[in-house]
Amino acid sequence: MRSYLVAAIQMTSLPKLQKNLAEAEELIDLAVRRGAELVCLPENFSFMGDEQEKSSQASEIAQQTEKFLKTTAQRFQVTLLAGGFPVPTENNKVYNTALLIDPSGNELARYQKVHLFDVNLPDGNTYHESFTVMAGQQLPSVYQSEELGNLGLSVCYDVRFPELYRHLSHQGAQVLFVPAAFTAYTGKDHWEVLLKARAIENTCYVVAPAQTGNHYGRRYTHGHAMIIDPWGVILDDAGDKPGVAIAEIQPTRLEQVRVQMPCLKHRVF
Ligand SMILES: O=C(O)CNC(=O)[C@H](CS)NC(=O)CCC(=O)C(=O)O
Repeated sequence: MRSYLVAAIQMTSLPKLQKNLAEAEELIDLAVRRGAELVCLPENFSFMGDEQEKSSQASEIAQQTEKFLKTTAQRFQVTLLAGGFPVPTENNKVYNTALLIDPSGNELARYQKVHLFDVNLPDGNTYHESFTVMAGQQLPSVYQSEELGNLGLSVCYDVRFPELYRHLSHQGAQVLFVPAAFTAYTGKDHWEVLLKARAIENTCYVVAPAQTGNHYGRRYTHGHAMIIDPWGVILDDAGDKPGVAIAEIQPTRLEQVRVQMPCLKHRVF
């Protein structure tokens, strides 16, 4: 592992596939111009619409999104982490899928979100992800990159389940991805705290691309795509507008924190 710049992209994705892909490409371009070698896209980056609409267009979304990721990674010669997008299953549902793609367009890792967001919020919004999404059955994997370090995958609501990240850090993760579309209502109180906790307790970098603003109807997301270091310090925060958070991943900093705070070595359970 060496030092490099990572980017966490922030978007206001809409129920419009081609428009979102064009927007993602512009932001990837911006991140690469600023020197990022690993660029991370948020959950639902290619399509953000109600669950029924997403489900009915899932084949098209999956096909176009995977093609976009491969060609864009090659074109910009960059590693891409794509937050969740729907990939159809046999039984008319989808997996909320995250993908890691190398600069040659090859798939390095794939993860199907295991925790589904079935929650009624006090603001009147109801979420029933499991109506259209199948829960993944496997814990996410850690992709071991010689250059970029050990990269652990997760998606959004997973961030509330610390055991998943314990699993990742136990498998050697050094960088944890949390691509998200956090609701505005929960995000204002929980987003930053949860991300910092995952960074601190696992002494890992956390890279959290995000959705922001109004997507359709009453659907608002929190924004604040961010990158957090293994001590829990926010290195960059994209605020509440579309854009990019960028920071340096430094192996020496990771080592230093793990020496100063050796909690991974003190695990009992
Ligand atoms: O909102 C959308 O349209 C898109 N969001 C998603 O697809 C997913 C599943 S519904 N959102 C979350 O997991 C939010 C979690 C969250 O906000 C929390 O844990 O508080």
